[in-house]
Amino acid sequence: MSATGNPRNKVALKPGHSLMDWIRLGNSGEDLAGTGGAILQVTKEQLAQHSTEKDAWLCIRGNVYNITRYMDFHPGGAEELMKGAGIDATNLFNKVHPWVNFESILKKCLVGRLTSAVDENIFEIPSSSKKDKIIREQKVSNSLPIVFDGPKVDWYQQQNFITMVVYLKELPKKVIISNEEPTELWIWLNDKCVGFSLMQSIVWPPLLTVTDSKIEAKYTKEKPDLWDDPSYIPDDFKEALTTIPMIIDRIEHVNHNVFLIGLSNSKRIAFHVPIGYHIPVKANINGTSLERNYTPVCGLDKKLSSDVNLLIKYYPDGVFSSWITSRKVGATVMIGHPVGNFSVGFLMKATHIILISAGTGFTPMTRLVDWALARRNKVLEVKLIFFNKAVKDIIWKSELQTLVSNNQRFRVEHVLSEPDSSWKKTSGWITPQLLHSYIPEFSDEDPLRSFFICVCGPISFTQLTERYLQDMGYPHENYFCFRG
Ligand code: HEM
Repeated sequence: MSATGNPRNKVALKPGHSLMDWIRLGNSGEDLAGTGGAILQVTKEQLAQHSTEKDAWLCIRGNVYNITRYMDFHPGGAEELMKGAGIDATNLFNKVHPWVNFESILKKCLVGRLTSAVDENIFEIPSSSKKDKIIREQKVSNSLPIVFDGPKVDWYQQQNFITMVVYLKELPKKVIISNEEPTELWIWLNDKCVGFSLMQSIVWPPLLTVTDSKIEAKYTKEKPDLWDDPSYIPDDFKEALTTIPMIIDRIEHVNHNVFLIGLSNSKRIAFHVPIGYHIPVKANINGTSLERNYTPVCGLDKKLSSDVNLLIKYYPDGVFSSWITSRKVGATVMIGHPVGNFSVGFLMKATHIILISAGTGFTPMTRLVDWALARRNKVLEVKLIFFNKAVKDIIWKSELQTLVSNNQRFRVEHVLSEPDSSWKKTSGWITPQLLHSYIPEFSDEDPLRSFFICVCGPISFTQLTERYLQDMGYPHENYFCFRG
């Protein structure tokens, strides 16, 4: 039903007013909030002054948005949206479509916070008319333990699902969720932890999404039902998980000496590996504890099925690589928490992303390519310069080719140091001349092009490349070298 009791009905949007067009407008640089970038404290009186179609603000869950430009993009039509203009429209919004991700859609329209931000709105229980949709939304942050002070936690449920949301200010370094006891849910966020007791069991694993503004974990309920509020487990600080057991569920050759090893969670533990982070894989080999870091990859043109996918090079005299590549499907390996100091935040302004890798230094680039190509309106070109010895050493050569064929914004330049006579493309080692042929000298005067460069390979390769980039004028803010 609409807010007025009419059957919910989407209106036909004018041409050029699709969600994609809205996202494009959001990325155009236009000041949609109309505040010149400032985040304001807004009183109820000020909010009420913006209640016309030509100048409309609206408040949802304490956030005030300028919805003037969104008016013609609203799938429910301007008339419906205007019902929330100038007021705290949380209840209205929750009655119609509490599942709509307003924070993301209206990100660029944020005017600020309502000064009397009445959190009771978050406790509001939407009308029961939508029994098969979301039935209630309840904020539980008031009862959060000190160990978890800071982030707000909300939850909402439908008959079949329950979703828990932790609101963030930046991308977290560590997110682990565990459900080893059927009705207990533990969330670790960086070094803090909180536990919840659930009314009944959930199906594992959750659908986990992590962005810089929130962690959202959607669980399917084992039995469809409406639950009482999950209650927070007081004071009971759960021992931090230092190692996570994983089962090898895939092991296959990618080329003559690189293996793809798929690991899946053996327990009810879900975690997130930030892009550019690696995970320590642990082993006890002949009584000696060893650990090696590997960067999880994503498939380039198709999704890989395991929870964590590693590309591991086998070295005949490498104790660890021989051990891991000779494991069998079904074997357990222990991994540690993701580690790293990279952040996709470094690349937010980049229109041109250049990835320079050598050998298995290719691994972090897989997720970077995936991330960058998804930023359709922002990233104009992604170029991988991939150094190897010979053709047989190139990891996923045909997959890379497929991605190039399917994506005009993606390019790959292969450079071989020991090619055979049939190789007609670039050969050699990294040199300033070679870099110049792929990347321009640094300039911050071109408003249309901003380059960011990521480098990963053996230490000598990375050091040399960094020196050449510095010689080309690239400041630290415009490149990142993965090390170790
Ligand atoms: C507070 C006043 C609002 C009212 C009364 C309202 C009303 C409606 C109605 C009646 C629909 C109908 C169509 C349907 O889903 O079948 C709709 C759809 C929609 N509205 Fe709103 N809306 C409001 C605010 C907003 C805001 C602030 C946003 C954006 C952040 C938004 C985003 C959407 C989206 C994305 C849909 C399509 C939903 C879907 O397909 O499930 N609405 N709205």
